[in-house]
Amino acid sequence: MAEYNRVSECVGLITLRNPPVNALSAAVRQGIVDTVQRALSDPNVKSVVICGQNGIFCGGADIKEFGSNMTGPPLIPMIHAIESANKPVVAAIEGSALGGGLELALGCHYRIAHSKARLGLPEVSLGLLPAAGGSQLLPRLIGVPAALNLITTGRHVTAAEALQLGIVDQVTDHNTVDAAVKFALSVAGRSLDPRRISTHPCPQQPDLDAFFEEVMQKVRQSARGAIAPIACVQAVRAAATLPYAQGMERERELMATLFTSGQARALQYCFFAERAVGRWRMPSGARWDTSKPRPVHKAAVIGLGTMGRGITVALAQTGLSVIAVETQEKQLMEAKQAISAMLERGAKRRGVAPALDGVIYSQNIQAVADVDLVIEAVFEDIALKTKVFQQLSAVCKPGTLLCTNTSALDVDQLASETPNPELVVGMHFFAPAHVMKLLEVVYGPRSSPQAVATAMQLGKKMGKASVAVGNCRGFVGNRMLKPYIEEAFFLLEEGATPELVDQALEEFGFPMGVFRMSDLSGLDVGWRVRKGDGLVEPGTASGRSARIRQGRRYSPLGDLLCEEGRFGQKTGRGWYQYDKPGSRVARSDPWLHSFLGAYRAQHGLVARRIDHQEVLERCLYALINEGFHILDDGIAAGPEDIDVIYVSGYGWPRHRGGPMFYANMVGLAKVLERLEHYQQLHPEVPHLQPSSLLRRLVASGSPPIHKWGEAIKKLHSQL
Ligand SMILES: CCCCCC/C=C/CC(=O)SCCNC(=O)CCNC(=O)[C@H](O)C(C)(C)COP(=O)(O)OP(=O)(O)OC[C@H]1O[C@@H](n2cnc3c(N)ncnc32)[C@H](O)[C@@H]1OP(=O)(O)O
Repeated sequence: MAEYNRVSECVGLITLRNPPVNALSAAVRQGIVDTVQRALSDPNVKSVVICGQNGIFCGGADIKEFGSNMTGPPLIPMIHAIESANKPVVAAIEGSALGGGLELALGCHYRIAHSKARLGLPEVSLGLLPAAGGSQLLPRLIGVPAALNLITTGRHVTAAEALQLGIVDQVTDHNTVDAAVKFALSVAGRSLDPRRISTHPCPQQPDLDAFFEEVMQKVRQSARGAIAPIACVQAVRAAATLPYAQGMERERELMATLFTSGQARALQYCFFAERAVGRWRMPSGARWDTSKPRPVHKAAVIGLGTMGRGITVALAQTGLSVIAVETQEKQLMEAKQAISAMLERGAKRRGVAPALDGVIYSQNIQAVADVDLVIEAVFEDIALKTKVFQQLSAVCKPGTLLCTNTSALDVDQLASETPNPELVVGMHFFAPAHVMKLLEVVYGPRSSPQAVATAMQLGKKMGKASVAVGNCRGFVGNRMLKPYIEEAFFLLEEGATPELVDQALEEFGFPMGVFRMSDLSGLDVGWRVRKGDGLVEPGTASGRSARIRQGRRYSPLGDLLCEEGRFGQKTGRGWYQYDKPGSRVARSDPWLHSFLGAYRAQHGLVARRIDHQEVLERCLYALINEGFHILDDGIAAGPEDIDVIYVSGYGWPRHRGGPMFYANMVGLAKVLERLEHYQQLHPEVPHLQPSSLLRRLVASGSPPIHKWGEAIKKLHSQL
């Protein structure tokens, strides 16, 4: 797992071999220990180069080993042995040097990187800290502020930035191993003492206490309950204040707590889940590895409202040529300006040229005649979308894929309006579409595997977490959101306030509670849907019967606010009040509290004390219960699909792994027991009726999440 060769007569070349990312598995660590020993004891060897095969230095510790009993030589003594070697050791960094991979490189005396390489200590995103000396070595090398930035965010830096920061000694555009060997020859025989980072003092940081206090406050705020970023700050503080050996001891203690934490398990689950959803399967048996995507060179977007503009930007940024169609001239001109500005901003951020020429604007739908794929993004209205699909079917060349950007409409109904329903899929983007990570690719019963493969591949190119889901009302994300929001409304009726509900959810880790989120997205959106469903009635009726609609409990609170013109941030009033329309700072609104009081009195409801636990159990377990229904219905292939959707698109705290992982952590029996409890109290609420899959899982002994498949009839999970 580590190959040894002698090159240029006196350089020992060690090559890590563990595809795909040369992770530091037990075998690789053993290989490094053995080959380093061999190089150091060979009198003909004057210096050593460590590199990785297949253009990647090392992706860090083998994350798959974390769940098991770790065997093989430990990382820290291995890295210390390299640092204390009496021959220069040079790391030749191509591709990535991440986590333990970078720590290994920091143990080397010199680092040469290819210009396209990326380096970082991303352990924090796995719920860990760089505990093979990274938290102690990096601050000594590049100073406390820069090290804190890298370690607490886990961000990967380019080779150019690494050079600027002082992490690497040289960057090359040529063959990195050749450059490293040449470099190793040039430094043979030089004193290595100044190159041993562990012996450096940490660069002085003025006002250390105040500095760390401020950093800790910021990190706590952005961590939203995640513990690893805080431990990272504590570890770097140890580097800044303690001798190396004591700092290492502190690093070890902090890591010991993180390593076995539920948060680390959740974050590592997310890492693998995000990769597993790419291996999609459909209930028909079609799957990612047997369905060939069609080539897409040219795409079109129809409708340049907020969503269409974001989608155009996301497509153009992949390098595709895009025809952007808007029939209204004024809208088209405004969209052109907005899209160009977004492309320019994005390009500036990424340090590339804006793809302005990649977009051609047109008022005429005929302009899409020769594109390979169209994304329709007109207003969410089935009649309008149907009309557009009929036009597209007449205009587009044979074989063009027709995708609809919809958050809830029936993809199959649209498909049935075209002569080639197999070419139709839904692409549910989230606003702003060029920023948000999530894409639900919605297949109907007639969507071809090729159409799904093409949409999934396009999503990946756009950098989206793309999840293939079946066609049903709300697909996965919004279908699960419905009971969550309804429970929040019911809690208001029973005595809670928007502030209480939001606080409980934000303390759980959501960036915004349900009411602040609703104010942001606009209360009128849900109102329109409920009107369409025939649920909205004049607000004069009172009593329990007025709150039973279509045979189930219904809260008209959202409708009543809309009738008052309170649509949220855009009108300056919603569940909260705002300084002015469009303002973002939510303030508690006495009007709302008296409105709730009057509403309860009108309906004979007596307010009771509601605590955070009840808020979490009712909102989250109702959402999770819907997730079990979705799995049982075969709409999502496995729990990881649901979890990726919720973490990347709905603000579910990543360190809690997603709703289905969370249910697994809480214990399925507990979730079932609480749902049964609330269902007894609220028999007129069907979404509190535990799903049969949840019952089956509990009856079969609550298997761990990767074994749920055995209880799911239509499983196509890949984890
Ligand atoms: C008290 C105990 C002390 C223990 C000390 C433990 C020390 C830990 C320090 C660490 O090093 S933690 C690991 C830090 N490294 C990372 O977080 C890197 C994770 N990987 C990536 O970011 C990316 O994979 C990549 C390296 C940038 C490559 O990206 P690319 O898009 O090219 O490929 P992927 O699809 O992401 O990955 C391909 C394949 O490889 C698997 N994989 C990637 N990294 C690892 C890893 N470190 N360990 C195990 N497996 C890894 C990945 O899962 C993919 O496989 P899959 O089958 O498709 O899932």
